[in-house]
Amino acid sequence: MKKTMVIGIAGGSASGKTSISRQLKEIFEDSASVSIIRQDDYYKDQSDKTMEERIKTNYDHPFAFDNALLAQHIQALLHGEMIEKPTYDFVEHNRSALTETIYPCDVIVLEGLFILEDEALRELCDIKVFVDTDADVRLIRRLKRDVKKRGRTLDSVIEQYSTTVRVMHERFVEPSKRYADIIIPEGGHNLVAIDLLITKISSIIKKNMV
Ligand SMILES: Nc1ncnc2c1ncn2[C@@H]1O[C@H](COP(=O)(O)OP(=O)(O)O)[C@@H](O)[C@H]1O
Ligand SMILES: Nc1ccn([C@@H]2O[C@H](COP(=O)(O)O)[C@@H](O)[C@H]2O)c(=O)n1
Repeated sequence: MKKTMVIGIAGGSASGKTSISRQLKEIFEDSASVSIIRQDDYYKDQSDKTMEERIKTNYDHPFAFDNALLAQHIQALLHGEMIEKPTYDFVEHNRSALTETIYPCDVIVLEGLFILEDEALRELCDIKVFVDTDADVRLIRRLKRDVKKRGRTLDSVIEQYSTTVRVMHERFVEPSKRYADIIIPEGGHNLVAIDLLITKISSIIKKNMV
């Protein structure tokens, strides 16, 4: 019987998880149906909080996420059911009103800070990947991205990085590296590691298709 493969991609903020997930989706689009599920879309709803309160939330602690709903959604897809995936608005610090329908597929790329840290999510992954990018590179990338795409100021990114992002990374994200089957050093620059990952996924897809 055809089985859906789950590729878990963890790593620090701005390590390159989303960029690598997109590359994989493009590469496998011709041979398999691929869906990307981002843990960021499963940040808890904060409609009951004021903007001032939302700004103070620690978004780098596992409690900020509804991981139970995420695991339930992955299970549903594995059982051949479609899901209504939440979507997230970084500017509003809240879930958007819109959901996105995700249909059962051949490959699920499950990416986010805590995919390997959370035991239930980790156990759903057939291949566990950790994108390992140095902290200084991640901070520079995050500064550029969050100002351009997430409605942040330079000062707010630096303040958030020094108060929560760095500490939580060391406490929760970095230790989860030990669960990885494949570590991609240098993030998306490491073409050899990405090629190895692609070869491995291709061989599993081939076996699945016969
Ligand atoms: N290999 C790379 N070289 C240069 N910039 C990159 C690379 N990978 C990602 N980026 C950029 O860094 C930022 C963060 O990458 P992203 O994939 O969103 O990381 P994550 O999903 O881990 O937070 C994005 O603006 C992205 O374009
Ligand atoms: N309202 C929010 C929610 C999350 N963040 C930050 O996003 C980071 C996780 O996303 P990546 O794509 O960078 O992995 C995380 O480090 C949170 O600090 C935010 O700033 N605001």
